[in-house]
Amino acid sequence: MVGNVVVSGGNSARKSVQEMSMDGDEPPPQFVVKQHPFGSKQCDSSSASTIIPIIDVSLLLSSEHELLKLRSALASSGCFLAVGHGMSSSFLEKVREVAKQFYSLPVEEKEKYGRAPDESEGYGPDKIVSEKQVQDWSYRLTLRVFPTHKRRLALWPENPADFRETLEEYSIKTRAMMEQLLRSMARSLNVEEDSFWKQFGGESAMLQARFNFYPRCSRPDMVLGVKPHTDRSGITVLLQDTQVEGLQVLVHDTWINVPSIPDALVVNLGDQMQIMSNGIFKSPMHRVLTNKEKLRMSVAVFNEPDPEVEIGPVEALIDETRPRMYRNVKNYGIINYQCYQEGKVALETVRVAPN
Ligand SMILES: O=C(O)CCC(=O)C(=O)O
Ligand SMILES: [Fe+2]
Repeated sequence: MVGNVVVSGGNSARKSVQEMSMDGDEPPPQFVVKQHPFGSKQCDSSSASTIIPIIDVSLLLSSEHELLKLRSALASSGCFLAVGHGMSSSFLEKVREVAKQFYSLPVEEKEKYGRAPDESEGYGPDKIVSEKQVQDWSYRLTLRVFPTHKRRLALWPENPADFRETLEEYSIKTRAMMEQLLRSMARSLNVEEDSFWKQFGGESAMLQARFNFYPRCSRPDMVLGVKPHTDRSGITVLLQDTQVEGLQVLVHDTWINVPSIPDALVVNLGDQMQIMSNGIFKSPMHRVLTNKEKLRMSVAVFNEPDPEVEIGPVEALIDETRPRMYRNVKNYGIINYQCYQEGKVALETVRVAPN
């Protein structure tokens, strides 16, 4: 079966998250979040809109004000809500719809696309890589979309029938928005416009889509949908559920709710952009809460350079007042994932020790 293998109370009852969710079970100990080192205060929703601003992507070329807003959001919370991205409400709804239809399929049908134990692509719960790993109350369908020759089409659902073409179209549009954002981010820091875009390899960058499903959970006070982490990507673009919120970002030791605004896409900066911007832009720690009443879903798209390509801080962003903060690094994704599962901060492992 696809679900996590759970041995509860010393007997051999094995249940997946989906089964436990349907039966309303008390989550077993390996799902329970212990006292966490990150974040001690809960959010105050009234301040969320100033901390996580709405940015109109279509204005970034023409409006200095919008560009400054972008720079300031990325240098503080590392997160904003993007509008003016050119994707229609009905198209975004279609993306949500194919995701929901896939998740509603019988377990045996979804298992056809199941993630193999040593792989990262496919459907299922997260890979267990550490004994310390606290398990998440979620399933993910992870698929690499670009470069096209690295697609593993056997893992791309054929049901619903328009899943594949919808994912393809959504990825092309999201990649175009990412390019616009990377160029704007460079302009906002007064460096060459393609400084970031080029490091990702331009059109040959990797793009990965992840459909996240969070079944209902009887103990939202003790269990997370995704535990605190920073993304390994350069940029993450997230299509949220319109009905159920749950994403929180950590800003100054306080967890802030990211609101779900119709047609707005959440943009989270990832670790590789924090590295390339020499620490000017922040990759926010974030987490997902569970919900007692409702299933939640989201679709995240991540960009990354080819793992063999070395990335590092843009030279023009290094000087005496801001010395190099990170060493150059290849295959950062693996470092990030291992640290995440062990509850460590991945960026610390590539930080240059101050003189
Ligand atoms: O579901 C969400 O809102 C966020 C998911 C997330 O952080 C991730 O997939 O990296
Ligand atoms: Fe994330």
